[in-house]
Amino acid sequence: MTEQQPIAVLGGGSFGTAIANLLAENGHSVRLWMRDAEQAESIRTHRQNPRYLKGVTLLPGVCPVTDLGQTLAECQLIFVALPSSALRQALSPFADHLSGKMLVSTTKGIEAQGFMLMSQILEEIAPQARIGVISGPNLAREVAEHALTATVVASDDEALCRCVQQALHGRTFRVYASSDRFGVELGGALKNVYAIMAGMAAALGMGENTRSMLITRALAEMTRFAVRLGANPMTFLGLAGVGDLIVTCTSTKSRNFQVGHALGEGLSLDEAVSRLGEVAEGVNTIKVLKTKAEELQVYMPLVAGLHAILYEGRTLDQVIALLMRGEPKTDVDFISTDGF
Ligand SMILES: NC(=O)C1=CN([C@@H]2O[C@H](COP(=O)(O)OP(=O)(O)OC[C@H]3O[C@@H](n4cnc5c(N)ncnc54)[C@H](OP(=O)(O)O)[C@@H]3O)[C@@H](O)[C@H]2O)C=CC1
Ligand SMILES: O=C(CO)COP(=O)(O)O
Repeated sequence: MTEQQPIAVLGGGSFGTAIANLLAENGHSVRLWMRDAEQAESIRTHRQNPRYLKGVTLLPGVCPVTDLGQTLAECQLIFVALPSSALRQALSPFADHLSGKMLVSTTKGIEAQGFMLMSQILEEIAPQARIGVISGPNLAREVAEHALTATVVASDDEALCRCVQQALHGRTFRVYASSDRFGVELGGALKNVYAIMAGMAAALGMGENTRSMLITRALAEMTRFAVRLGANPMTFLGLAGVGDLIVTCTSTKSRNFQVGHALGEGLSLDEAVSRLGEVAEGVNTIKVLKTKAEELQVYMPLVAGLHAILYEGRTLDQVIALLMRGEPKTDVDFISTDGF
């Protein structure tokens, strides 16, 4: 990739916009692709994306565009910041444009059919592309407002990792590299589920002990699941594991936490999702995860509990009673033990 070549960011939501601005700050020319021509025109004129990142001024280097084919043709490095429900459908028609390109998913979701992570879908659509992911404790608004932040770029393509580090690494944003693409990507998707639970607990006025128990046992549970699928357990002690879990389970800026909070206030799932008006990936991930955990026979009581509340008509009180009644377990031997 040459210095002058533009970089593409696909998705004009909160994270795509935040990443585009970071790249522009580092002197890159950025094509921020979005599907909505009116939104693109408004951003071009007002240099703001009020629907998703109110109050953040976009740098002149960020150019909102709506022609996906042309954007993909122009750029070698392409960040994909689309919801998991949209990624395949948006990119499949452009498979021919992707050969040899560096495709970096920022999306934290899982496709139900085949339990596919987004980088695996990208690989399927574009077998000749170079694939990576970024994930970590990266709340879009904080990234955009220059809170000191770190992320992980993961790929077995070391040159891609270096390229992403050079493009994104800056005054307020550090980029670490990892070769555990699967673990890094899975961590980002799994933690959303536990953030919903943390939001519910907060709405119900549960204390800090409860939150800490939830986060710690969630880490055990997600690590157990990921290791069963081949991830490196150490990844879950890093930014893309416990790092992202902590921020998403403790911040009211997290959309997944907000959905959980709304549920805890008594809203239905539909009401909570529509009140949010943005993507909360955990709502779908919980279904996919429950099915996969059963298939693999990995014991995930927190996942089963949340699923029972959201989709099986159980009350929170019933689920809490069940979880707390479980027989005592070992604390730190979390990978091999099977308990809450
Ligand atoms: N926000 C965050 O803090 C972070 C988010 N992520 C991940 O990034 C991904 C994107 O999230 P985020 O930017 O926050 O989401 P938002 O809800 O803020 O925005 C979603 C964006 O995707 C667009 N979109 C939705 N459906 C389609 C489609 N079918 N075709 C094209 N564009 C579409 C929306 O366009 P429109 O406005 O036209 O509907 C909008 O621009 C998620 O997987 C999320 O987990 C990762 C790290 C941090
Ligand atoms: O992934 C995120 C922070 O790292 C954002 O989480 P939410 O999608 O819950 O806002």
